[in-house]
Amino acid sequence: MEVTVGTAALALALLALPVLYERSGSFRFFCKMGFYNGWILLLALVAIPLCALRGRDVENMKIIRGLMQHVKHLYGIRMAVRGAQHFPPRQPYVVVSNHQSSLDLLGMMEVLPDRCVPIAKRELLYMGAVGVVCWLGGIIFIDRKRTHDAISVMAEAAHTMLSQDVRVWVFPEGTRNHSGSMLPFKRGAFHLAVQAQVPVVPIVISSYQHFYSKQERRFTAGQCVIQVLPPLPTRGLGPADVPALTERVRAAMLEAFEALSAELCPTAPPPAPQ
Ligand SMILES: CCCCCCCCCCCCCCC(=O)SCCNC(=O)CCNC(=O)[C@H](O)C(C)(C)COP(=O)(O)OP(=O)(O)OC[C@H]1O[C@@H](n2cnc3c(N)ncnc32)[C@H](O)[C@@H]1OP(=O)(O)O
Ligand SMILES: CCCCCCCC/C=C\CCCCCCCC(=O)OC[C@@H](O)COP(=O)(O)O
Repeated sequence: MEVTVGTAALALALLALPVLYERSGSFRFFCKMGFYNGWILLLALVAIPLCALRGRDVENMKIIRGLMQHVKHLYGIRMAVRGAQHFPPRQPYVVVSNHQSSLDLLGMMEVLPDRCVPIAKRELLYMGAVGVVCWLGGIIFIDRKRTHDAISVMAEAAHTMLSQDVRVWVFPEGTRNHSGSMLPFKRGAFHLAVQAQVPVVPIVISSYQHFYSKQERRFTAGQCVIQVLPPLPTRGLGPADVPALTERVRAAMLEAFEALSAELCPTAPPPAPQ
């Protein structure tokens, strides 16, 4: 008898889920984000044996990129890349891009150049299969609570870039930012570029505000533009030039971000100044 009541209650709850999904925006949001994380975890399980054949190697980022590229279709996100001709063809460089949400992975995987690895917070290493894949892909981990260690890891990255022909992707805001604008930039990426004497390639991922908002628990289909801006050379620059370089890149990115916001979500109110 107890089993029958339990089964009936479970069946009723399962039947209610589609209704809840239809009626509650918040429930839909959590389902979609839960599926996003779960799906990535599953993809990571697929990626592990494929990447393990090579061991820890930046070439594994091609496998990760290939496995991730369909995810946008599951969410009806149309992505357009502009300015891809700005990627320097055959040399190391530092990519810097804005960081709004974990959805940035989709934009990143859309344009990730060959032999390019992100710099990530070390907490990602502890995300089970995702952490293992990040390690196998050669992702560079930093401990944001230990500035000195983070700086040494980045100095080492400058050598690796040159000796192993590697490109590095940095989110200079240093954390996710849902404000609809950009936080002040930290200078690590620019020190890295100057130390290695390689160009900085700024990439702007357009605002998600018109289809995704964590605060409002809203996640619909939508359009996203990934704009690659002209590279800035660093040859001849030294540490004293880093602050000006940082501000120059941020100003160019903010201008492009605001232009894209005006184009893609013209009715949205402008974000509060940072
Ligand atoms: C198949 C499915 C599998 C799916 C798997 C998917 C995998 C994809 C993974 C994608 C990963 C994306 C992860 C994104 C992140 O984790 S973002 C967070 C981590 N990234 C960053 O934080 C980068 C930006 N941060 C910096 O650049 C910081 O400057 C940092 C180096 C971290 C230090 O930060 P902090 O402790 O806050 O110190 P300050 O920024 O205040 O810097 C202190 C002074 O040091 C100077 N400085 C900084 N860097 C350097 C350097 N490299 N060399 C020399 N000096 C440096 C800095 O300028 C400050 O001095 P001044 O104030 O300017 O005098
Ligand atoms: C054994 C433990 C198992 C844990 C399982 C966790 C499962 C998580 C599964 C998938 C996560 C996919 C998302 C990958 C990470 C996306 C990159 C990202 O956005 O990192 C955030 C970082 O930039 C800044 O962090 P903060 O905004 O400062 O915070």
